[in-house]
Amino acid sequence: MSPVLHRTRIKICGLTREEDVRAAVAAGADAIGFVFYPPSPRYVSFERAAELARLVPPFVSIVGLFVNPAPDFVREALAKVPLQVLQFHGDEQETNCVGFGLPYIKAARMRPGLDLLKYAACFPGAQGLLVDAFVEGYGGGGETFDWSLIPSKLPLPLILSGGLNAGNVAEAVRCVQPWAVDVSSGVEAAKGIKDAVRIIEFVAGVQHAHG
Ligand SMILES: O=C(O)c1ccccc1N[C@@H]1O[C@H](COP(=O)(O)O)[C@@H](O)[C@H]1O
Repeated sequence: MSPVLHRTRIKICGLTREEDVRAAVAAGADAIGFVFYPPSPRYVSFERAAELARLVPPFVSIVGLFVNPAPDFVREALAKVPLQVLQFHGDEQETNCVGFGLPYIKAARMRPGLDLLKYAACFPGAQGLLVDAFVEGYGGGGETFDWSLIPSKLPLPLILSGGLNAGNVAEAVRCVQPWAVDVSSGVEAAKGIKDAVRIIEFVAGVQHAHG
């Protein structure tokens, strides 16, 4: 296993409360995510996300997470929330992800037979490929997958997610060497309710991977 040569970026997703935004920022998150998928227990309205976004200082990116959204839904989000990156976590095609004037990352949900190299090639406009476990409800399931299924050379920066937590993230970073990690369930006390101590321990786990 070779040493990790870059600082692994950290995204904390599914924030719904002021104290959780403050905790993520204070712990050193590089990005925070708002879930705009109504069935999710972490769903926030655009108005709520806009309130929470006011707590985010410069140089911490605000990511909007969507699952198979109508274009007007994304446009409304952009009009109301100061998003910097779009995350598409459903069955979208490239044409559904472009044209909003913001960079986007595309989620791949790992399942048998999914060829990540072919999948990534379908999203030439993406800024990154987020690889998650395949779960019911599209995401946020807290389940890991077999990291050895990820090819060593992907054409896009890799964001690793799926069941990460303070106990496994250092190993994940050393094994997979992703550009970034993304976590939701693993830093929660309950669905949609983050835990400041778990956030701090998660960030420490990433730092620990760097030795
Ligand atoms: O967080 C959600 O509720 C969610 C809903 C629908 C799609 C994606 C969702 N979250 C993303 O899921 C992954 C993995 O989360 P976890 O750490 O395993 O709970 C992560 O990328 C979230 O951004």
